[in-house]
Amino acid sequence: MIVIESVAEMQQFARQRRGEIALVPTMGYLHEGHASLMVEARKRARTVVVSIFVNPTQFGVNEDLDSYPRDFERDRKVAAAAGVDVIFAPKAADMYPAGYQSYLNVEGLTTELCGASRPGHFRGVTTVVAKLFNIVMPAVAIFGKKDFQQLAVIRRMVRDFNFDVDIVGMPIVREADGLALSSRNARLTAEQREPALCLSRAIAAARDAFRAGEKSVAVLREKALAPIERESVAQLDYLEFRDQDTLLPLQTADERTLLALAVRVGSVRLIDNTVLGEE
Ligand SMILES: Nc1ncnc2c1ncn2[C@@H]1O[C@H](COP(=O)(O)OP(=O)(O)OP(=O)(O)O)[C@@H](O)[C@H]1O
Ligand SMILES: CC(C)(CO)[C@@H](O)C(=O)[O-]
Ligand code: BAL
Repeated sequence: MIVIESVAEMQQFARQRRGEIALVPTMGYLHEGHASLMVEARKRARTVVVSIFVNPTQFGVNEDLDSYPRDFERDRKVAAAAGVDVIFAPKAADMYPAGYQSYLNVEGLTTELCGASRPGHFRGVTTVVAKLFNIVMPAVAIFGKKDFQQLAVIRRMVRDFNFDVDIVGMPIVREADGLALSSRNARLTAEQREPALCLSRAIAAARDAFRAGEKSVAVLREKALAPIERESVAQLDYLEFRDQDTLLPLQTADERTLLALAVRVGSVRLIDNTVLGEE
């Protein structure tokens, strides 16, 4: 496995391997969720590139850019164990040099859910992912469904801008007790770890009610909110039942309905989601 920091060097490498690269974009502090994406990438292409870049343009001014967890040496071991060929770890000054002025924005899909709570977030995500596609030139790029809206936005961007990249979405990897793996889990205190289960409990409550025949979104929402309201340390950002393609609100749920939620546990904002009829 090699580590490339320079954008120019990455592009030069990519030119030689064009058509045979699978890219896994990440912000580092790698865990089993990321590893599952790398394992899938390994199956799909001869060369696996993992990018590690805590992208400043997707963080709002009061967000956790500075406190975002980082540990390059640990990341290097996780990536090597997953059979990665190249870690691309650019510096912010190389990605956004002085005078930088260009941004890519998907409209519509980005105004709701996480986009409403984090204005400008998806503009930063699509900008950096478009740059990564141009630098790494992947034939396929692998993303996790934990960031369901991000995956929908990237699929839209690829269609609308005719990027020649196959987008693959992979299932959410969870801890044994249900907590979705996330780099930000590392910022939970010991006392916040148990209350953080309120997200997966909300999902379980909604799924149980749906399986028992409940279709009213108003009723399902009440059921899902209960585990969150029980935790004094948890503050709801949003909990929504949406059409999984358009992300538009629904009044009646079916098998394809997306339940997406974001909850602040102390100062740590966590997200989770499920499609009611899946698994
Ligand atoms: N538990 C998980 N299961 C599957 N994929 C995941 C999981 N967590 C993250 N990913 C995916 O890994 C990729 C990189 O995500 P990122 O580096 O932001 O990690 P993260 O753990 O989601 O961090 P954050 O704390 O920012 O939510 C994204 O495509 C994301 O959806
Ligand atoms: C896709 C991504 C790597 C872009 O910075 C980031 O949003 C993430 O880690 O999900
Ligand atoms: N996983 C999405 C990256 C972010 O929260 O900024």
